[in-house]
Amino acid sequence: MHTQTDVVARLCGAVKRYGSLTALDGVDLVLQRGELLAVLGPNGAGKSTSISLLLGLMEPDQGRAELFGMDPVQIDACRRIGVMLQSAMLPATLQVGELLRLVSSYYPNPRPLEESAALAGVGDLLKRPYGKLSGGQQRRVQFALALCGRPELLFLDEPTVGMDIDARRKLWAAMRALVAEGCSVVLTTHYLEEAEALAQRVIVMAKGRVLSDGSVDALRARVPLTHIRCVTDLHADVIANWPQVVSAERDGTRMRISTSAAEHVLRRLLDADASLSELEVQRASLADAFTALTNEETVEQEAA
Ligand SMILES: Nc1ncnc2c1ncn2[C@@H]1O[C@H](COP(=O)(O)OP(=O)(O)OP(=O)(O)O)[C@@H](O)[C@H]1O
Repeated sequence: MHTQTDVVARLCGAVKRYGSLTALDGVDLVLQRGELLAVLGPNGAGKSTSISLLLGLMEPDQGRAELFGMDPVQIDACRRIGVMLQSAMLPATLQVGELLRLVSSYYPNPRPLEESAALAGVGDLLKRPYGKLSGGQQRRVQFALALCGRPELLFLDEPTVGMDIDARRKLWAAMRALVAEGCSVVLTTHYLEEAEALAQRVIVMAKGRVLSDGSVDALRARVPLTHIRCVTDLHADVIANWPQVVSAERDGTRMRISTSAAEHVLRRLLDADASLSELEVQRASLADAFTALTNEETVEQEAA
């Protein structure tokens, strides 16, 4: 069981309204030390609003937000966090090295500049004015600024948007290195593979509520399906009527089967068609679970 001191950030029953719109409708969230938490959800789910409350950028209408057991606006809390939001207003004429020195000076125990630059992959950009960098390079600089103060807690709001595959992989490696040092991370992302690759825990939000909170495996297990693809002469309608087959559809030359009993269906397939080929078996992805969960919510709301 985690003790109170292991909790680095917390939302308790947080409600936030914008006029008649309820952006957060009683959100509870707890982040433990050294944990990477991915916050997922469709557009407008309330992810950025949750982060804004934790950063003290606004106050909840009801409930409370805490950082290290303190009000998030307290300077002692601010000095222990690093932040990378979706948009950053940074002075375009300052060089990257100057920006890093400036932001590092706000923190009591910053990293050496070269170390921050190396972690974020901006070592070759230090003399370049920020405003002259590409979008992906600017995102990397923003990441360097978020981590340069050796924060205990990092907020990364869709950090890899606009990054190429190589830059994204490097940022993943840097996040893993920071977590290995004991840093906690709150990561919002629309890239489910990013959450799958990095997160110990995943929160799924929709319409201002938390729908699910647990490990990636626990979320995936909410959809106990396996997908089978193969080339076969069997008819989709026939397979669709087998027990425990959820769906069977032809996709060009291939058959796509979803089932809750993969071994059973596989045996039957191989028995029924000796010439079956190009077999692929894949368990439900995080994307399947995410879609199922957010669809359930829509169906429940429509029924209400
Ligand atoms: N300043 C604001 N004024 C009015 N409504 C707002 C404001 N900020 C957010 N909202 C609304 O609150 C809801 C939650 O928005 P929020 O930005 O937290 O969602 P999100 O999950 O971060 O979405 P996205 O994935 O698109 O970034 C949305 O319906 C949004 O339109």
